[in-house]
Amino acid sequence: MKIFTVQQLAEADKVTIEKQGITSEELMERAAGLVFKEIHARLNNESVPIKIICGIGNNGGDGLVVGRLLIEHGYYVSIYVVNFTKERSRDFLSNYNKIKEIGAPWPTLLKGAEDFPELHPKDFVIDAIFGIGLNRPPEGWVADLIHYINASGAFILSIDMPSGLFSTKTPEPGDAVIKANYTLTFQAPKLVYYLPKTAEFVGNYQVLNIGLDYEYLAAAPAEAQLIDKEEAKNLYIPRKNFSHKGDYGHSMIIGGSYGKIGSISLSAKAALRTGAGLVTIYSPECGYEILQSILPEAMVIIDEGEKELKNIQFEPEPDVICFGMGAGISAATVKTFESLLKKTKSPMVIDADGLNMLSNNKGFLKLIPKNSVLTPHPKELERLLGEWKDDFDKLAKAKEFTNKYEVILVIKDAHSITVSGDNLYINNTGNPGMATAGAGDVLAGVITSLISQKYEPLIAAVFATYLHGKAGDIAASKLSYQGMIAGDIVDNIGAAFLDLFKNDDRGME
Ligand SMILES: NC(=O)C1=CN([C@@H]2O[C@H](COP(=O)(O)OP(=O)(O)OC[C@H]3O[C@@H](n4cnc5c(N)ncnc54)[C@H](O)[C@@H]3O)[C@@H](O)[C@H]2O)[C@@H](O)CC1
Ligand SMILES: Nc1ncnc2c1ncn2[C@@H]1O[C@H](COP(=O)(O)OP(=O)(O)O)[C@@H](O)[C@H]1O
Ligand SMILES: [K+]
Repeated sequence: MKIFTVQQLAEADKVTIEKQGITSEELMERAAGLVFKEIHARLNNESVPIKIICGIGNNGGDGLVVGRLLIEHGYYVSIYVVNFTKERSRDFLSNYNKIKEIGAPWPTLLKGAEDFPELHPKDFVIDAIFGIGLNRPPEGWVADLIHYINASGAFILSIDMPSGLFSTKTPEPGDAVIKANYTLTFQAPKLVYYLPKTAEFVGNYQVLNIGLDYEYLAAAPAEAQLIDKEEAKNLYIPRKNFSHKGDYGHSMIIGGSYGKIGSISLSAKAALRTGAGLVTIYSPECGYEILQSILPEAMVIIDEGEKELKNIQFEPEPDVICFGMGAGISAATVKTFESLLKKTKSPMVIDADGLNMLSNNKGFLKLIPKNSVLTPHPKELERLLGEWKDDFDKLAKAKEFTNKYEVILVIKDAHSITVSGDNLYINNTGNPGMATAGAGDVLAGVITSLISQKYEPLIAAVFATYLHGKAGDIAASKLSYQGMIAGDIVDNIGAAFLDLFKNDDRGME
């Protein structure tokens, strides 16, 4: 699903009104009507007190429409207008008058802290103060009102955006931003729904398709792509009946050190479970017996170093090399990594200590084969890019980095983001159970395996991140967030593939 900028959405709004021959008021009625429908379906005529807090722009207009429809359906509704200025939007005003027309009590005007409504934990608050038109941080008593609503303990449903949340900026601590339990948003999710410092304000969310002009949206370049099952399914390459292991490539997993051999076994097992034809693990000598015993499907080559990698040498050349898990950063390992970078021509996957070595030796960056995939978690990313001001600055720096070194970055997080040049792919699978040792090693193995099966490195990164998260979701559904470990993610990669085609006649062929 495409994620658009606020400017693009405003433009889509205009185009829609023109092409569909409707008024902006009719579009508001359509959009807010869908919000009403969702609320009505959930509340099912329950007699919960509903308090709608409206601003004076179109977000407030949406709040008024929802209020009118709820009143008409017999709900117990109080409407408040945050009356911080006289400059009300046209569609706000016409819907303000319509409240009078249905004979409902006139909305209460709030002019300062003394007017704040009583709010109780059992109330259902609809936040329609600011939407995507926010142009400065809320101040004074309006900011106080937002803090007051947050502190009430009421269930908060935000329309379009939690009020006070910008679409291109992360809030500073203490800023006035509604902390929604649920957000109903129009047409497309916003980038801030997926970033670590902003997602917490959004709560759970749902996208309502308000029928904005399809042609405009299809042609508009996306700010980012959200990767869900539909998108992931399109990336899948079917396996041919008359194929053999040679068709699915040879993955080589290089890493490990004394006490950290488990990491490479996880990556290798993940590569096998993702369908690589052949997997070789290249390990320090101390890993030999362990690896041969726990993973009979993999071949093992040992380094001359007993406890760490010292002189990486192998034959024949694999299709793709994954480097770094558990490797440590001793001087000898750094040196042999440098020679590996110099002699490798095809795209690599670089994770964990491989990334730390790149950060400690910035001169190595230009040696990375083009189109390689780097998979940092937030700390590794910071070592690689330097500090960032906020999530937006982080993404800007990541884009610059991938442009400069012609590589692909997978920024691992709750919603991992694959960055390639100016393109962002936001993953929508995964869960907090994956915050467990070795989960990242598994991802590195899945990406490597897909590259060995001739997926383009960018596609491999995006698809692997989806499958990895989905495998984690399936594992969590059986074992709980707490009970799952990285090996369970590996064990459910197959189920993640099968899930792609559930409820779909096409099947895996
Ligand atoms: N774009 C779309 O697809 C649609 C948008 N609609 C609604 O329209 C909203 C956007 O409406 P608007 O552009 O009128 O903007 P909002 O209603 O989000 O805007 C805020 C209004 O308050 C002012 N303002 C902004 N920040 C302020 C601050 N910190 N303190 C005081 N005043 C501030 C602005 O000048 C503007 O007048 C959307 O979020 C959505 O709810 C829907 O009605 C219909 C479809
Ligand atoms: N809260 C979460 N929600 C979704 N995915 C998560 C969450 N926490 C971690 N993950 C995923 O788990 C993996 C953890 O990787 P990493 O931190 O490198 O672990 P390790 O170094 O132990 O292997 C990443 O792919 C990350 O996206
Ligand atoms: K809002």
